[in-house]
Amino acid sequence: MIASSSLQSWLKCGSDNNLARVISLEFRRGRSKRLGSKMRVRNALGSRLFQWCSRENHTSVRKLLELDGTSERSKLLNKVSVLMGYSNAQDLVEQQRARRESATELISVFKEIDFPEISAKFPCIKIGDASPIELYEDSTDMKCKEAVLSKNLTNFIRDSGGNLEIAYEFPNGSHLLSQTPTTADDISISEESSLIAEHISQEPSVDMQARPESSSDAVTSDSSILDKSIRCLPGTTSRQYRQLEDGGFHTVRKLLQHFPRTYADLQNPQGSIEDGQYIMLFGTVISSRGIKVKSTLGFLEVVVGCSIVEPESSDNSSHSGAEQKTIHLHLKKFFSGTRFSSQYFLNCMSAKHKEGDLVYVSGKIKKALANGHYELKEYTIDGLEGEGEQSSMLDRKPHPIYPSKAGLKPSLLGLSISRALKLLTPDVDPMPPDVLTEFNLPNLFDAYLGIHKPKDRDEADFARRRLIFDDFFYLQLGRLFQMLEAVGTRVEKEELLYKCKNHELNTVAVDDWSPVTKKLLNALPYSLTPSQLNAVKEIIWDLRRPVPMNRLLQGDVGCGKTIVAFLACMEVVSSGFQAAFMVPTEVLAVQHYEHLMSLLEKFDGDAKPNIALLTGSTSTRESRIIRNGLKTGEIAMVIGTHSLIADKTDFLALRISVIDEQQRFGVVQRGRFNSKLYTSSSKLSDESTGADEASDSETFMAPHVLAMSATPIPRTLALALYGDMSLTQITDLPPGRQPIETLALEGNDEGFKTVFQMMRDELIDGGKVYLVYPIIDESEHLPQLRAATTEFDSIKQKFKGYPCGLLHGRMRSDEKDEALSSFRSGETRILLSTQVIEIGVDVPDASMMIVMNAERFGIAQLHQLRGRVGRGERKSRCIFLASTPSTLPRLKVLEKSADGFYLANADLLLRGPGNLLGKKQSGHLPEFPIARLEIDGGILQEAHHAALKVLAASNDLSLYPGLKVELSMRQPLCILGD
Ligand SMILES: Nc1ncnc2c1ncn2[C@@H]1O[C@H](COP(=O)(O)OP(=O)(O)OP(=O)(O)O)[C@@H](O)[C@H]1O
Repeated sequence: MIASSSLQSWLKCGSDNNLARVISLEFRRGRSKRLGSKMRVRNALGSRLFQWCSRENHTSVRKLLELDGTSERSKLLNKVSVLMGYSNAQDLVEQQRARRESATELISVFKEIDFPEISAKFPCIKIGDASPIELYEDSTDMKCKEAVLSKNLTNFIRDSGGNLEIAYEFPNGSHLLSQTPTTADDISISEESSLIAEHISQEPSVDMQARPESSSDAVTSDSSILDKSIRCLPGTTSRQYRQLEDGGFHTVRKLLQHFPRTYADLQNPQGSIEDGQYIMLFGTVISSRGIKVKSTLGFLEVVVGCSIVEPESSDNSSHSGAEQKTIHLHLKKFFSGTRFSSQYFLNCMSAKHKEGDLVYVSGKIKKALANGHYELKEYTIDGLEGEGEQSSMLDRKPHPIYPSKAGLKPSLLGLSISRALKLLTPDVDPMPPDVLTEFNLPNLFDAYLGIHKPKDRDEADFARRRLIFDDFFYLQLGRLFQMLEAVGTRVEKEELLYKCKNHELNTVAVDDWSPVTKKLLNALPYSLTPSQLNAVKEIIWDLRRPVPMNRLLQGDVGCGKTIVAFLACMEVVSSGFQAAFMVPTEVLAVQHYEHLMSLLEKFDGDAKPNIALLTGSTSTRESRIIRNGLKTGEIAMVIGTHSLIADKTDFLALRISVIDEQQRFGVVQRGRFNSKLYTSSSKLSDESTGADEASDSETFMAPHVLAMSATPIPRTLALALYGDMSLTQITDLPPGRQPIETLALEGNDEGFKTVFQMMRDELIDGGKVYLVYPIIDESEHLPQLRAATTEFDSIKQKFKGYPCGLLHGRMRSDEKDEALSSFRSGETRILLSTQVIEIGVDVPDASMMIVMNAERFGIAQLHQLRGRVGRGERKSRCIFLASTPSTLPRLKVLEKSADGFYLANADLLLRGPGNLLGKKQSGHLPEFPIARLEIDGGILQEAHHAALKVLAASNDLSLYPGLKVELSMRQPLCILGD
């Protein structure tokens, strides 16, 4: 086994091209069965291989080479072809032919070239990073130059091993580097194989780590190589192409974006190994066996020998220096079940690790009885097979460990990536150099080499930073580019970009607000907090621009977003247009409607805008009247649920749509407001206040959109999700709010006793209590969960004298309204509810909340629930009851912080963006090959700035054609599509 794997690596590392030529030649001559050719192939292959296996003492390979006769000969050719990575000799011949054809094509192209001109323009040829070779040093006349060029060209193509690089030197001194993956292996196929054998002994090995200089002189950017089919990879068999394509690796880019999972350090750490230590060691497989213990139990044991350097022991002070020794790691994996303990299965498992394989092992070790032997039951073992393995071993570079994908072995992926890297040139990067300088990033060519073949860990980190930057940059660029495309004139585009960059500068002072808006402001029983005020100023500035606003208003629970949105609606209404306020539930719609109506009570009859409520439960007759009012312009503002975006709901002049709890709506739903266009002439009245500068034109306009979110999404996540939206955050809470006292307790008998006592004290003290349950009815499948309806009677019994209400999603909407308004008015003092109250419910004097089976909810969700109390001036409490002690630590995070953004970040780190946002939202999260939103937020901000900068320099990217191509070649951007 060692013999064949070592032979394989020997074949790969050095003699690919010439061996392939010999085999190809011999295979095609096979039918003639000429003794001479058989002798020659034996000579060519034999002398080198014999030399090698004598040195290594591999008798099995020697036997292989001693085969004789025709059948053995074809066996030999097949075997060596397979060892070289081809399917068989036939496959090798086909691939050689394909290469020859493309090389011949290249030669014929060069034959058509005007030699006098080309010899003047391209005086030298450059291979790899070797110094350029002057082509015509001694030749003066043209015929002579032509002969020299074609001879040199043929030789260079053949010798370049698929990695030909030609430097064209222009008379002005600039260079153009070009690289071709073509080889001309068989250009001289008719030459005698003895000649070829000679080549074998002289062939220079391909240096995997050889890197052409990053050339700032490159005059073109050739990023197109990234989108070439992987069929241009040199030295890959058709079987390998098929495997890679089946695994989804169709292009060079796809392959290069398969990043290492980690890097193996091929220098085992110095120091003694302790029992229980987590180790990461590089070693060689000594044995691998599958052992059946009984009919339903078996195990796999792989023994790996690792050479480590132990420091000199203290009692041995006479010796200086450290001691090299080999330790044995016994990796054990157990299998239970008849199928997995069959000897066949165990043999298959053990065959995956062959004696002599170089591997990288990580895991926690346990000392075994024998000295120097350790056991690992949970471990990771990665093979270190692949091109460049030997060089990285020699120079101790970090060795990339690739995750397998679609059943493809990491070794094949690593090998193909190495081949793909050879095709790259320094001009592959379309990123403008000033962006690279400003954000301290390596060029893309260096980044790909750095991530796949790093010289050290720092280089890998630097490369990773650039690749993460790209993930975010193209996402931001795509979204901003689309946003600009939707805007008409250049002036508008520039204004929009200016806004994106300087949003804090764009506000309208209170004095300049419309009279109706100011009236509502004066009608409030409180003053706005600084960030509420700033948010309104910002939004009103937006409302006066010709470009439709697309803004996300974010704020922690209970920070007072609703009033900000109401003021924005009033500004629009007072300029003679209509406003729509859409919420996800009827309960919330009714609540908002009643709230606004109570605020407008102070308005005189004439100045009071006409407001309507439209939900699914509005009677048919009433909704017909409301729809008619919206169509004729009689109604200035409507608050409602999904009915607002129904086709049959038409507006005369809808100028703003507010979407509360926007994450609860699908994108298509949110976007449907955009189809409700308006023109300036459709204004309800002429009473213009100077707002809305765009209203002079007759063109149709989409309404402004103000989306609100009470789930504090970390800014980075918001930027990734809503890259094209302006963001306003309300960062302070209304004054007088007392911090909510939060407790996380185990929901055992003791815990319940304590909690019910606290609840009784609160009720005696005049408070109101929410009891939140994870489910409505008891479930057989989830017996540990408490249910709202099931416990209703027992709570009533326990707290006699304190009326109880029930609220859950299966109730009719009038029943829900009634339950909530009874609680609000104080008719009921205890409300048993499910999570329906999570969003928007506002009962300012509710003072206590108890959440059952709290571990069933996410942290952000619990924070939302907790926000239902503490909305007034009364001191409030929130208690989270955990079903088991093990779930308590997670809930304790909420005891420590009441900051929604902090908690959302904690949730993001704990559960990742997908879980934080829920299924519906996370479906819109773009996929990033390397970036992780939860930790790479800083780079996202930089990428956002870079995208703005690029678009400011060239709105349509005409100055950056490379970026435009790259943008279109990346995954189609899913702009929050449903
Ligand atoms: N500046 C303020 N001063 C005092 N009270 C305020 C202020 N702003 C809003 N409020 C009150 O705070 C309570 C919560 O406001 P609102 O319902 O708008 O919060 P919200 O941000 O929508 O919260 P949620 O996300 O929980 O729905 C309301 O009773 C509101 O009247």
